[in-house]
Amino acid sequence: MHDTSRTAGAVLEAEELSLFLRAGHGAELKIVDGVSFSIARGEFYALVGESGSGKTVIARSLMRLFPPNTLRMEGRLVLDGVDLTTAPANRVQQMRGRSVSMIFQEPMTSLNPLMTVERQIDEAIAVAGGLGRRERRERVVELLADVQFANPESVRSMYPHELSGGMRQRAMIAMALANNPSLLIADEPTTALDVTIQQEILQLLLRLRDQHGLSILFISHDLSLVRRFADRIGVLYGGVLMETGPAHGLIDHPTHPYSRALIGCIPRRREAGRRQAGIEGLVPGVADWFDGCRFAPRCPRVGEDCRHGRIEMTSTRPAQAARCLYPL
Ligand SMILES: Nc1ncnc2c1ncn2[C@@H]1O[C@H](COP(=O)(O)OP(=O)(O)OP(=O)(O)O)[C@@H](O)[C@H]1O
Ligand code: NI
Repeated sequence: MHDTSRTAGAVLEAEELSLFLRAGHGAELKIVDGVSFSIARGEFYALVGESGSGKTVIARSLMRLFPPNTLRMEGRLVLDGVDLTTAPANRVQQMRGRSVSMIFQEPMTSLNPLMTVERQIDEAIAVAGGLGRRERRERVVELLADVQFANPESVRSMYPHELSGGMRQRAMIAMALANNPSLLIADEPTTALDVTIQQEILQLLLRLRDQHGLSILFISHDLSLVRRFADRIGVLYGGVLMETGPAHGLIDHPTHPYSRALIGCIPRRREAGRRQAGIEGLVPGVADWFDGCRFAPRCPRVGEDCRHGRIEMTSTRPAQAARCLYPL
Protein backbone atom coordinates (compact mmCIF):
# COMPACT_ATOMS: atom_id res chain seq x y z
CA MET A 1 0.00 0.00 0.00
CA HIS A 2 2.71 2.47 0.86
CA ASP A 3 4.49 1.71 -2.40
CA THR A 4 1.99 3.72 -4.39
CA SER A 5 1.73 6.55 -1.87
CA ARG A 6 5.50 6.81 -1.78
CA THR A 7 5.61 8.02 -5.36
CA ALA A 8 3.35 10.94 -4.46
CA GLY A 9 6.34 13.27 -3.97
CA ALA A 10 8.27 14.77 -1.12
CA VAL A 11 6.56 15.71 2.13
CA LEU A 12 9.70 17.42 3.35
CA GLU A 13 12.54 18.96 1.43
CA ALA A 14 15.53 20.49 3.17
CA GLU A 15 17.83 22.27 0.77
CA GLU A 16 21.21 23.61 1.85
CA LEU A 17 19.96 24.16 5.35
CA SER A 18 22.38 26.04 7.60
CA LEU A 19 21.88 27.34 11.11
CA PHE A 20 24.00 30.06 12.68
CA LEU A 21 24.19 30.67 16.42
CA ARG A 22 25.53 33.61 18.35
CA ALA A 23 28.59 32.64 20.33
CA GLY A 24 30.47 34.72 22.88
CA HIS A 25 32.33 37.90 21.90
CA GLY A 26 30.24 38.54 18.79
CA ALA A 27 31.40 35.35 17.10
CA GLU A 28 29.01 33.18 15.14
CA LEU A 29 28.81 29.41 15.03
CA LYS A 30 27.50 27.45 12.08
CA ILE A 31 26.05 24.40 13.81
CA VAL A 32 24.23 23.03 10.77
CA ASP A 33 26.09 23.31 7.50
CA GLY A 34 24.40 22.97 4.11
CA VAL A 35 22.25 19.96 4.91
CA SER A 36 20.01 18.72 2.07
CA PHE A 37 17.63 15.78 2.16
CA SER A 38 14.06 14.95 1.35
CA ILE A 39 11.49 12.58 2.76
CA ALA A 40 8.82 11.10 0.53
CA ARG A 41 5.28 10.38 1.58
CA GLY A 42 5.20 7.13 3.53
CA GLU A 43 8.96 7.02 3.84
CA PHE A 44 10.89 6.13 6.98
CA TYR A 45 14.06 8.23 6.96
CA ALA A 46 16.67 7.87 9.67
CA LEU A 47 19.23 10.49 10.68
CA VAL A 48 22.20 8.93 12.40
CA GLY A 49 25.39 10.30 13.86
CA GLU A 50 27.43 10.52 17.02
CA SER A 51 26.37 12.62 19.96
CA GLY A 52 26.69 16.30 19.12
CA SER A 53 26.48 15.78 15.34
CA GLY A 54 23.37 17.96 15.08
CA LYS A 55 20.52 15.47 14.86
CA THR A 56 18.29 17.16 17.42
CA VAL A 57 19.05 20.67 16.21
CA ILE A 58 18.05 19.67 12.66
CA ALA A 59 14.92 17.87 13.83
CA ARG A 60 13.79 20.88 15.82
CA SER A 61 14.60 23.24 12.96
CA LEU A 62 12.08 21.31 10.88
CA MET A 63 9.45 22.65 13.27
CA ARG A 64 11.24 26.00 13.30
CA LEU A 65 12.11 25.54 16.93
CA PHE A 66 15.57 27.06 17.13
CA PRO A 67 18.00 27.39 20.02
CA PRO A 68 17.50 30.76 21.78
CA ASN A 69 20.85 32.09 20.58
CA THR A 70 20.06 31.50 16.92
CA LEU A 71 21.21 34.25 14.59
CA ARG A 72 19.73 33.02 11.35
CA MET A 73 18.82 30.08 9.20
CA GLU A 74 19.81 29.79 5.56
CA GLY A 75 18.53 27.51 2.84
CA ARG A 76 15.09 26.20 2.08
CA LEU A 77 12.85 23.98 4.11
CA VAL A 78 9.64 22.98 2.40
CA LEU A 79 7.02 21.04 4.33
CA ASP A 80 3.77 20.06 2.62
CA GLY A 81 4.53 22.66 -0.02
CA VAL A 82 5.07 25.51 2.47
CA ASP A 83 8.53 27.07 2.79
CA LEU A 84 9.11 27.21 6.52
CA THR A 85 12.08 29.53 6.13
CA THR A 86 9.85 32.33 4.90
CA ALA A 87 6.39 31.44 6.23
CA PRO A 88 4.98 33.83 8.87
CA ALA A 89 5.10 32.65 12.49
CA ASN A 90 1.35 32.01 12.75
CA ARG A 91 1.43 29.80 9.66
CA VAL A 92 4.28 27.77 11.15
CA GLN A 93 2.41 27.52 14.45
CA GLN A 94 -0.58 26.15 12.55
CA MET A 95 1.54 23.53 10.88
CA ARG A 96 2.83 22.13 14.16
CA GLY A 97 0.71 19.11 14.97
CA ARG A 98 -1.04 19.27 11.63
CA SER A 99 1.74 18.94 9.10
CA VAL A 100 4.47 17.86 11.47
CA SER A 101 4.58 16.43 14.99
CA MET A 102 7.45 15.40 17.18
CA ILE A 103 7.98 12.73 19.82
CA PHE A 104 10.90 12.52 22.20
CA GLN A 105 12.98 10.05 24.10
CA GLU A 106 11.32 10.77 27.42
CA PRO A 107 7.53 10.96 27.05
CA MET A 108 7.19 12.43 30.54
CA THR A 109 8.60 15.69 29.22
CA SER A 110 5.64 16.06 26.85
CA LEU A 111 2.93 14.42 28.93
CA ASN A 112 1.27 16.39 31.69
CA PRO A 113 1.40 14.28 34.88
CA LEU A 114 -1.79 15.87 36.19
CA MET A 115 -3.98 15.09 33.21
CA THR A 116 -5.54 11.83 32.08
CA VAL A 117 -4.50 10.34 28.76
CA GLU A 118 -7.91 11.22 27.36
CA ARG A 119 -7.69 14.89 28.30
CA GLN A 120 -4.24 15.30 26.83
CA ILE A 121 -5.16 13.72 23.53
CA ASP A 122 -8.43 15.66 23.54
CA GLU A 123 -6.52 18.94 23.94
CA ALA A 124 -4.27 17.99 21.05
CA ILE A 125 -7.33 17.33 18.87
CA ALA A 126 -9.07 20.51 20.02
CA VAL A 127 -6.13 22.65 18.90
CA ALA A 128 -7.12 22.09 15.28
CA GLY A 129 -10.76 22.90 16.07
CA GLY A 130 -13.67 21.68 13.99
CA LEU A 131 -14.75 18.70 16.08
CA GLY A 132 -17.47 18.66 18.73
CA ARG A 133 -17.02 17.09 22.14
CA ARG A 134 -18.56 13.78 21.20
CA GLU A 135 -16.58 13.44 17.97
CA ARG A 136 -13.41 14.22 19.85
CA ARG A 137 -14.20 11.52 22.37
CA GLU A 138 -14.61 9.01 19.58
CA ARG A 139 -11.41 10.22 18.00
CA VAL A 140 -9.51 9.68 21.28
CA VAL A 141 -10.59 6.04 21.40
CA GLU A 142 -9.78 5.63 17.73
CA LEU A 143 -6.28 7.05 18.27
CA LEU A 144 -5.66 4.84 21.28
CA ALA A 145 -6.70 1.81 19.25
CA ASP A 146 -4.51 3.04 16.41
CA VAL A 147 -1.43 2.94 18.65
CA GLN A 148 -2.47 -0.57 19.62
CA PHE A 149 -3.64 -0.26 23.15
CA ALA A 150 -5.47 -3.52 23.72
CA ASN A 151 -8.03 -1.78 25.87
CA PRO A 152 -8.39 1.87 24.83
CA GLU A 153 -11.46 2.38 27.00
CA SER A 154 -9.53 1.74 30.21
CA VAL A 155 -6.34 3.56 29.18
CA ARG A 156 -8.35 6.71 28.55
CA SER A 157 -8.86 7.53 32.19
CA MET A 158 -5.31 6.73 33.30
CA TYR A 159 -2.65 9.21 34.36
CA PRO A 160 0.86 9.08 32.87
CA HIS A 161 2.40 7.61 36.04
CA GLU A 162 0.03 4.66 35.77
CA LEU A 163 1.49 3.75 32.39
CA SER A 164 4.64 1.77 31.65
CA GLY A 165 7.43 3.39 29.59
CA GLY A 166 6.22 1.72 26.40
CA MET A 167 2.59 2.73 27.08
CA ARG A 168 3.61 6.34 27.68
CA GLN A 169 5.42 6.31 24.39
CA ARG A 170 2.25 5.01 22.69
CA ALA A 171 0.16 7.69 24.39
CA MET A 172 2.59 10.31 23.13
CA ILE A 173 2.42 8.89 19.60
CA ALA A 174 -1.39 9.03 19.81
CA MET A 175 -1.16 12.70 20.80
CA ALA A 176 1.31 13.42 18.02
CA LEU A 177 -1.03 11.83 15.48
CA ALA A 178 -4.15 13.57 16.78
CA ASN A 179 -4.42 15.85 13.75
CA ASN A 180 -3.09 13.50 11.09
CA PRO A 181 0.29 15.08 10.44
CA SER A 182 2.14 14.23 7.23
CA LEU A 183 5.45 13.93 9.03
CA LEU A 184 6.30 12.47 12.42
CA ILE A 185 9.69 13.36 13.84
CA ALA A 186 10.90 10.86 16.42
CA ASP A 187 14.02 11.92 18.35
CA GLU A 188 15.46 8.72 19.83
CA PRO A 189 12.01 7.66 21.01
CA THR A 190 13.05 4.16 22.02
CA THR A 191 16.47 4.72 23.57
CA ALA A 192 15.13 4.56 27.13
CA LEU A 193 13.06 1.44 26.51
CA ASP A 194 14.10 -2.18 26.76
CA VAL A 195 14.76 -4.07 23.56
CA THR A 196 11.41 -5.86 23.23
CA ILE A 197 9.39 -2.69 23.80
CA GLN A 198 11.72 -0.85 21.43
CA GLN A 199 10.90 -3.35 18.67
CA GLU A 200 7.19 -3.02 19.39
CA ILE A 201 7.29 0.76 19.07
CA LEU A 202 9.22 0.51 15.80
CA GLN A 203 6.73 -2.04 14.45
CA LEU A 204 3.96 0.33 15.45
CA LEU A 205 5.56 3.24 13.60
CA LEU A 206 5.89 1.09 10.48
CA ARG A 207 2.26 0.05 10.71
CA LEU A 208 1.15 3.68 11.08
CA ARG A 209 3.29 4.56 8.11
CA ASP A 210 1.66 1.83 6.02
CA GLN A 211 -1.88 2.59 7.16
CA HIS A 212 -1.81 6.36 6.97
CA GLY A 213 1.01 7.06 4.52
CA LEU A 214 2.78 8.78 7.40
CA SER A 215 6.35 9.94 6.74
CA ILE A 216 8.80 9.39 9.57
CA LEU A 217 12.04 11.11 10.44
CA PHE A 218 13.68 8.84 12.96
CA ILE A 219 16.72 9.97 14.90
CA SER A 220 18.92 7.29 16.36
CA HIS A 221 22.35 6.17 17.45
CA ASP A 222 21.41 2.59 16.87
CA LEU A 223 22.42 1.53 13.38
CA SER A 224 21.27 -2.05 13.81
CA LEU A 225 17.78 -0.78 14.60
CA VAL A 226 17.88 1.66 11.73
CA ARG A 227 19.03 -0.99 9.28
CA ARG A 228 16.00 -3.10 10.07
CA PHE A 229 13.38 -0.39 10.00
CA ALA A 230 14.44 2.57 7.87
CA ASP A 231 13.99 2.99 4.13
CA ARG A 232 16.77 5.54 3.82
CA ILE A 233 19.50 6.90 6.04
CA GLY A 234 21.39 10.15 6.36
CA VAL A 235 24.73 10.12 8.18
CA LEU A 236 25.58 13.34 10.01
CA TYR A 237 28.96 14.45 11.23
CA GLY A 238 29.65 17.81 12.78
CA GLY A 239 26.45 19.35 11.40
CA VAL A 240 27.22 18.13 7.87
CA LEU A 241 25.34 15.41 6.03
CA MET A 242 28.17 13.10 4.97
CA GLU A 243 26.27 10.38 3.18
CA THR A 244 22.72 9.44 2.31
CA GLY A 245 21.20 6.40 0.67
CA PRO A 246 18.97 3.34 1.05
CA ALA A 247 19.33 1.84 4.55
CA HIS A 248 20.58 -1.58 3.53
CA GLY A 249 22.83 -0.28 0.78
CA LEU A 250 24.42 2.33 2.97
CA ILE A 251 25.00 0.07 5.96
CA ASP A 252 26.25 -2.87 3.90
CA HIS A 253 28.27 -0.68 1.52
CA PRO A 254 29.10 2.66 3.09
CA THR A 255 31.01 4.88 0.67
CA HIS A 256 32.04 7.66 3.05
CA PRO A 257 34.96 6.71 5.32
CA TYR A 258 33.08 8.25 8.24
CA SER A 259 30.00 6.09 7.61
CA ARG A 260 32.24 3.04 7.51
CA ALA A 261 33.89 4.04 10.78
CA LEU A 262 30.51 4.66 12.41
CA ILE A 263 29.12 1.35 11.21
CA GLY A 264 32.27 -0.40 12.40
CA CYS A 265 31.73 0.72 15.98
CA ILE A 266 27.99 1.07 16.43
CA PRO A 267 27.89 3.24 19.56
CA ARG A 268 25.61 1.95 22.24
CA ARG A 269 25.09 4.90 24.47
CA ARG A 270 25.90 8.55 24.87
CA GLU A 271 29.40 8.80 26.13
CA ALA A 272 30.46 11.35 28.66
CA GLY A 273 33.33 12.59 26.52
CA ARG A 274 32.87 12.66 22.83
CA ARG A 275 35.44 9.98 22.16
CA GLN A 276 33.98 6.88 20.57
CA ALA A 277 35.72 3.54 20.66
CA GLY A 278 36.83 2.59 17.17
CA ILE A 279 37.12 6.01 15.55
CA GLU A 280 40.43 7.70 16.15
CA GLY A 281 40.28 11.25 17.43
CA LEU A 282 37.44 13.49 18.52
CA VAL A 283 34.38 14.97 16.85
CA PRO A 284 35.42 18.60 16.29
CA GLY A 285 33.58 20.93 18.64
CA VAL A 286 31.31 23.37 16.81
CA ALA A 287 33.59 26.24 17.80
CA ASP A 288 36.65 24.80 16.11
CA TRP A 289 35.22 23.86 12.77
CA PHE A 290 37.25 24.55 9.71
CA ASP A 291 37.29 24.57 5.96
CA GLY A 292 37.24 21.34 3.99
CA CYS A 293 35.97 17.98 5.19
CA ARG A 294 35.32 17.91 8.90
CA PHE A 295 36.28 14.29 9.10
CA ALA A 296 39.68 14.92 7.48
CA PRO A 297 41.69 14.90 10.75
CA ARG A 298 40.37 11.43 11.60
CA CYS A 299 40.10 9.99 8.11
CA PRO A 300 42.28 7.09 6.99
CA ARG A 301 41.82 8.07 3.31
CA VAL A 302 42.47 11.78 3.67
CA GLY A 303 44.28 13.62 0.88
CA GLU A 304 45.71 17.15 0.99
CA ASP A 305 42.77 18.47 -1.08
CA CYS A 306 40.29 17.29 1.58
CA ARG A 307 41.43 20.05 3.88
CA HIS A 308 40.34 22.99 1.74
CA GLY A 309 37.19 24.39 0.23
CA ARG A 310 33.79 22.87 -0.07
CA ILE A 311 33.29 19.21 -0.79
CA GLU A 312 30.17 18.46 -2.80
CA MET A 313 27.78 15.57 -2.40
CA THR A 314 28.43 13.17 -5.29
CA SER A 315 26.74 9.98 -6.36
CA THR A 316 28.69 6.90 -5.24
CA ARG A 317 26.28 4.01 -5.74
CA PRO A 318 22.71 3.70 -7.01
CA ALA A 319 20.59 6.14 -4.96
CA GLN A 320 23.55 6.73 -2.65
CA ALA A 321 25.69 9.86 -2.39
CA ALA A 322 28.59 10.96 -0.23
CA ARG A 323 30.41 14.18 0.49
CA CYS A 324 33.87 12.75 -0.09
CA LEU A 325 36.74 13.20 -2.57
CA TYR A 326 37.96 9.63 -2.02
CA PRO A 327 34.85 7.53 -1.49
CA LEU A 328 35.09 3.80 -0.83
N1 LIG B 1 22.11 26.77 21.94
C1 LIG B 1 23.28 26.25 21.56
N2 LIG B 1 24.42 27.01 21.61
C2 LIG B 1 25.60 26.51 21.22
N3 LIG B 1 25.76 25.26 20.73
C3 LIG B 1 24.68 24.46 20.66
C4 LIG B 1 23.39 24.91 21.07
N4 LIG B 1 22.51 23.91 20.88
C5 LIG B 1 23.22 22.88 20.37
N5 LIG B 1 24.52 23.21 20.25
C6 LIG B 1 25.59 22.37 19.72
O1 LIG B 1 25.19 21.89 18.45
C7 LIG B 1 25.66 20.57 18.24
C8 LIG B 1 24.56 19.65 17.86
O2 LIG B 1 23.74 19.36 18.99
P1 LIG B 1 22.55 18.30 18.93
O3 LIG B 1 21.86 18.32 20.23
O4 LIG B 1 21.72 18.55 17.72
O5 LIG B 1 23.33 16.93 18.76
P2 LIG B 1 22.71 15.44 18.64
O6 LIG B 1 23.26 14.86 17.39
O7 LIG B 1 21.23 15.50 18.77
O8 LIG B 1 23.39 14.74 19.89
P3 LIG B 1 22.79 13.63 20.91
O9 LIG B 1 22.94 12.33 20.18
O10 LIG B 1 23.68 13.72 22.09
O11 LIG B 1 21.37 13.97 21.20
C9 LIG B 1 26.37 20.16 19.51
O12 LIG B 1 27.75 20.33 19.31
C10 LIG B 1 25.83 21.12 20.55
O13 LIG B 1 26.78 21.34 21.56
NI1 NI C 1 19.91 14.71 20.14
